[in-house]
Amino acid sequence: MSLQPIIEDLARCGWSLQERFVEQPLIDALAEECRQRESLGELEPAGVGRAAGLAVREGVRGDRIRWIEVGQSPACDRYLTHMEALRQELNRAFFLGLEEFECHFAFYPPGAFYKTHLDCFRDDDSRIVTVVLYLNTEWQSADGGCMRMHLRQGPALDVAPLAGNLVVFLSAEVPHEVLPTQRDRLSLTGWFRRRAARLL
Ligand SMILES: O=C(O)CCC(=O)C(=O)O
Ligand SMILES: [Fe+2]
Repeated sequence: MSLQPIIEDLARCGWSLQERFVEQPLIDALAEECRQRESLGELEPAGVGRAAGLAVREGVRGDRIRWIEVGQSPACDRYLTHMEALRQELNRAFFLGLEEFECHFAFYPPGAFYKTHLDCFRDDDSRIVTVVLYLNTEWQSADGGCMRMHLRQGPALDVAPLAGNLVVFLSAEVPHEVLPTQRDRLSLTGWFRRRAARLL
């Protein structure tokens, strides 16, 4: 897979959509793992905010998440290898000094959404680049659940959470939301980070 189109898109407009970014067997394995962990009750209601300010607010977002860790499964390790290659390429191209990647499975049950937000916290700007991989086969427009990006230029842009679609954008630049989904909606959402500045 070539990372160059992502670099060129980010340089030009701050976001990129790649279709079939990873191989189908890997998408299938990640979707299966997400479903399995959901059915085992391993996903938890996602919070809003950070640390002491973290709160579960169903009026803002209705997904359940589980952070992934190195070594938890061959599929996750393979995806992390892809992300490591992207991290290095982003640093080479833009001198971003990205040091870490954090990533979670997200499961939106029917009716769930995530209101418009930016992926960086007021008290912590360590999230620099957002990357979302979608895991849903045969997504129809009636299924809803698009990610809507509110770009500075031009109209809002909707991305279907179709298996293999990978969206990459600058975390501080692109307000975005998840429109209400009609079906289970599975994804992996991650952030490349600079080391967090220590708060005094
Ligand atoms: O799943 C998506 O399309 C985006 C999720 C999102 O915005 C987030 O988790 O911050
Ligand atoms: Fe987000």
